[in-house]
Amino acid sequence: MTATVIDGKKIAHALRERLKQEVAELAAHHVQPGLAVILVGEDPASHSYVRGKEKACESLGIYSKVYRLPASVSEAELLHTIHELNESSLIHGILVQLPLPSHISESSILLAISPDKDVDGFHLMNVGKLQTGLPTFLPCTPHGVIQLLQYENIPIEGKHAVIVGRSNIVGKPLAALLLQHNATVTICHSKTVHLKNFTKQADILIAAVGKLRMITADMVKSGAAVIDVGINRVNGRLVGDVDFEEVRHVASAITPVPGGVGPMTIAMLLYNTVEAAKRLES
Ligand SMILES: NC(=O)C1=CN([C@@H]2O[C@H](COP(=O)(O)OP(=O)(O)OC[C@H]3O[C@@H](n4cnc5c(N)ncnc54)[C@H](OP(=O)(O)O)[C@@H]3O)[C@@H](O)[C@H]2O)C=CC1
Ligand SMILES: Nc1nc(=O)c2c([nH]1)NC[C@@H]1CN(c3ccc(C(=O)N[C@@H](CCC(=O)O)C(=O)O)cc3)C=[N+]21
Ligand SMILES: [Mg+2]
Repeated sequence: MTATVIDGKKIAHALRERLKQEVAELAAHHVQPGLAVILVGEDPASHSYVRGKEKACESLGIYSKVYRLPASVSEAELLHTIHELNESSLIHGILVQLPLPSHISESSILLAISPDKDVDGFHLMNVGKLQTGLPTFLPCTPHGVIQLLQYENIPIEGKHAVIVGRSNIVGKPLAALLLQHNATVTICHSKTVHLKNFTKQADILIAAVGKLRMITADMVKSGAAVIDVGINRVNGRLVGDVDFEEVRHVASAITPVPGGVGPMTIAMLLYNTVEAAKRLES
């Protein structure tokens, strides 16, 4: 078997074209969606992601403003910036790039963002809504994964989805979304004993760990759909968590890195920003 390679870049582009029309319709009503991104510290990968987000906003006609703050910024200063953005009429979405330096409490920062502007879906109120099945901003990467599966007509209902990774930004919210779509969900993590026993059972296997080639062909059931969220840098090149060249001969569908989940994450951020503007301006 040779897997279909899922073209996340193409699917993200199609979503962005739809959003572009929505932004134009909002402009006719004198509304321009606005996104604020707060980036603390000098991590080159974070700076590169944030540039991607800025460029994406620009191409759609979304206003964006990036706050680049030094790693030494105090929690109080960061909270002050967030409070100003909560009040700003130009800004509908606020994203604080994670991780934050260790002297800043991530949960205090995320709690300070107005839930109505929380386009990452990380505020506790929105996390609770997601778990409860109430409408809310869906976290971008998990939502992007669901969109990829749906676009490729990969069934979710009744299927066994196995997620490797249990972070608050990917693994856990993705489990909640897959459950909402009636998958049977298993979550694995670093203390899982004999990981392969679990991954081998997956109809849909999602890797969200951050470890190069940790999913090998022997861990994948023949015909599974394999979604690679991982981003690893090797000599300046990006590679995922899945051994792509091996696993593509076992899976029925597979996402590449780059060009898989990453572009979808950005598309869903734009989607949430447009949604926020529609809700706040209506
Ligand atoms: N494409 C995209 O849009 C995005 C990509 N990413 C990428 O996805 C990856 C995961 O990100 P994130 O969730 O933030 O990462 P975290 O580091 O927060 O979480 C990693 C998870 O992997 C688990 N883990 C670590 N080692 C193993 C192992 N040997 N076996 C099984 N599980 C293991 C950890 O377990 P434990 O909980 O026990 O420590 C943890 O739950 C990273 O490469 C990141 O760069 C992230 C966000 C968006
Ligand atoms: N508050 C917060 N929200 C996030 O959504 C968030 C975050 N913090 N911290 C870091 C992770 C990581 N992340 C990515 C987004 C896009 C790509 C992406 O566009 N990747 C491209 C390649 C981009 C490149 O070439 O650098 C691809 O996979 O094709 C990757 C990773 C969002 N994250
Ligand atoms: Mg990708």
